[in-house]
Amino acid sequence: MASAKVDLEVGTDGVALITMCNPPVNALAIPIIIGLKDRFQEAAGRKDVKAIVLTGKGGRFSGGFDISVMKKVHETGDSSHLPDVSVELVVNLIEDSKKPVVAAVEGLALGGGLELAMGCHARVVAPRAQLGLPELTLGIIPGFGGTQRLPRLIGLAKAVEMMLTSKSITSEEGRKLGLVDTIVSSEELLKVSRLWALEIEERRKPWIRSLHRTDKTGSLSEVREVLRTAREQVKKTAPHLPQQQACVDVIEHGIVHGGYSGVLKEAEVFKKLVISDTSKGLINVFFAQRAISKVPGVTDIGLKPRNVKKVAVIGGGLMGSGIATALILGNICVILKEINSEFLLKGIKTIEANVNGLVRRGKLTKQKADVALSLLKGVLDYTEFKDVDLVIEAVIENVSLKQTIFRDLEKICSPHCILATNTSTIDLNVIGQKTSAQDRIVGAHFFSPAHIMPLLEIIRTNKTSPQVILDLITVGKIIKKAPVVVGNCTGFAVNRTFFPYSQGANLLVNLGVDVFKIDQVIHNFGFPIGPFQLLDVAGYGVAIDTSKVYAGAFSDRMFKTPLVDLLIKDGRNGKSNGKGYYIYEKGSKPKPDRSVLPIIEESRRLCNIMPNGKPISVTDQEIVEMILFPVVNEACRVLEDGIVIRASDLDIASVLGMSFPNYRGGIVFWADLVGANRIYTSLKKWAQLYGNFYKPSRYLEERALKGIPLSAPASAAPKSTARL
Ligand SMILES: C[C@H](O)CC(=O)SCCNC(=O)CCNC(=O)[C@H](O)C(C)(C)COP(=O)(O)OP(=O)(O)OC[C@H]1O[C@@H](n2cnc3c(N)ncnc32)[C@H](O)[C@@H]1OP(=O)(O)O
Repeated sequence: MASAKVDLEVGTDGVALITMCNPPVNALAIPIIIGLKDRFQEAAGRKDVKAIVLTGKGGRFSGGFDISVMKKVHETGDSSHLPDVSVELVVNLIEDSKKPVVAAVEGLALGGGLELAMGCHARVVAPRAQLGLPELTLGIIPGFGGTQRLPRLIGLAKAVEMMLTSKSITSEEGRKLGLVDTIVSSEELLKVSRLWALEIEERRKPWIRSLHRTDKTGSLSEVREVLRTAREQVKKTAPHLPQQQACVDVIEHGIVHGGYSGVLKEAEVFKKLVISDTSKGLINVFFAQRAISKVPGVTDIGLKPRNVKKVAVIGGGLMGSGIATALILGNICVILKEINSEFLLKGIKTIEANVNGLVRRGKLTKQKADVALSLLKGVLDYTEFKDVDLVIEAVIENVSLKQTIFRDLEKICSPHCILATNTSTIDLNVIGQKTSAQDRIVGAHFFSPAHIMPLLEIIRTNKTSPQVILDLITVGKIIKKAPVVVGNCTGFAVNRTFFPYSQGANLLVNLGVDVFKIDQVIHNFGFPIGPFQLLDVAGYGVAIDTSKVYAGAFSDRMFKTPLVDLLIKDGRNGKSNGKGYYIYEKGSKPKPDRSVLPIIEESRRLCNIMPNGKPISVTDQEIVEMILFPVVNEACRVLEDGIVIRASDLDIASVLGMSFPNYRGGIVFWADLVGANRIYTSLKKWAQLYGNFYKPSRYLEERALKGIPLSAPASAAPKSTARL
């Protein structure tokens, strides 16, 4: 931030070049905004300036308003940190300037960056720049006039689509749509922009103030039709996101009452949205996602990632084939090993189906799919393993099998080869017990389906070398995963934190709450599906295996239920045989299967935990809390044990690994919004009523009683919890 500044340089041609400089993306931080106001005022007042060119240093115009200012507003509750840009700078000093202003855009112009450019009288752009208004992903709407100028420049329908989807367009698309006046090479960008500005000044090129344009928005009835469709779509696709409807309303206001009135309305709505919980949550996710790449002792000690060109995957089952798919899609050669040709063929077929599925859904071109599949080779022995850079073992969860594999790998692979396991539960020290290569052993825990789910949990032991962790982080990024580095324990960070999720749901069912109601309420909270449908989809076998592991490790806080056993006894395996809590038929949505109710009754009879044998009565909010507060409680233990580096790592892991709604900011962030004390008090009450499953952890208790946020770093905590 010390280097954040705005330069002004006047050439002999009479053009003032105003350059924003705030690496790496020229975010519009407060010093930049103040600097822009000063420089534009200076340029307006100087007699030797005839025209102005606005640009960004270092090949990037601007990544938009500085998001950390909004974070500061969230932390302090003081919205006076937000500067007036849309009127004072964009309208008064740029658009209404008596001297023409041209934006010279290279690299990217996003959010407030593009909005500054749209306030200029023309946009000269280098090839392949990224142009967009992604504000809605942050829970806000464009706030520097973007809701008003984009429709006037490119037409209403496309502008609405760009804003609601937050998708950016390229220079080339921008040129076709009218957002970009001309595309020139990077080398010529400033020269052409200067000439363009002078030509406007000489009236040889049009002097266009986009806020005053009316030629692209269509008739009022067309406008109403586009906005009606947009509203309907938003209601369906984003019912939880207030910024979506607000964006459409503000666009409409400007078209009905005029652009300037629209700018004022936009500023008013922006200020309200910026302090919404949705914006707080989404902005937390934005920074949390970037923080995961910073691993003390790994990414800050000058190590360079090694090149991982060839990877062996052992096991072609669901996980192994998904991992192999992700790797070949990232242009990495993969050797897939199976124990016999039947299994190998099945694995290869699954990978082909994964890749072809992406082509069918328009997510991958046929050409790229062919290239990816050409990088795959199936094998039945270890001959090809001699020169692989990384092995990922993805066989069944059997300790002695894994130990044997790792012992063999140590003998066969090069001494530099990284030895990773995709285990979701087994202690890595145990897996590596029969090798002396423990510094190369690391967990690479993918989430199913591995080629789609974005999270990669990287598990390190005390012995894993920083170089190995760095290399795996790098591979994760290459294959477009979000790598979160965590410590070694049962279930690691994500599965451990969420093991009480299905248990809480099961406890509620056995207390008499309707299973489908629970799923609906959790879905309404923002999860894509509820815990029982998730169980159907994941398969009951997984549930049985993992609950055995958790029962061993966390016996003090396990809720045991006969429900899954009873379902299996009834011939139900969940989605895999079309029959679980729901009925699964090809081509139609899963339907609640009410014939499951007698099985649930049987489970309630065997469990016998309903007070006085009667179902408890709970509100929707209590359902959410009785399922998610125990998850928060376990998250507290994960934090106390130092399994994650920082609380926000659990936020991002919960969003990307467990589909916790991103607009709620992640599990710990959400818990702090609810309040540690409220969670603690509720858990304490339920522990008295329903047992140890709800017993508050020490970390939660201490923080609740001392009023310290759960996400606060250890240094802010009492001594006994300061172990992060
Ligand atoms: C009033 C206005 O309408 C409101 C706004 O403008 S809100 C902002 C709208 N703009 C955005 O949403 C863009 C956000 N940024 C991005 O999408 C991406 O950072 C990018 C496409 C610009 C660059 O991506 P990439 O090259 O992969 O770099 P990335 O790691 O994401 O960012 C580099 C650094 O810049 C920071 N950064 C990026 N955009 C920023 C922004 N708008 N504000 C503050 N910091 C920003 C990141 O936090 C990161 O910081 P770090 O190195 O300390 O972790």
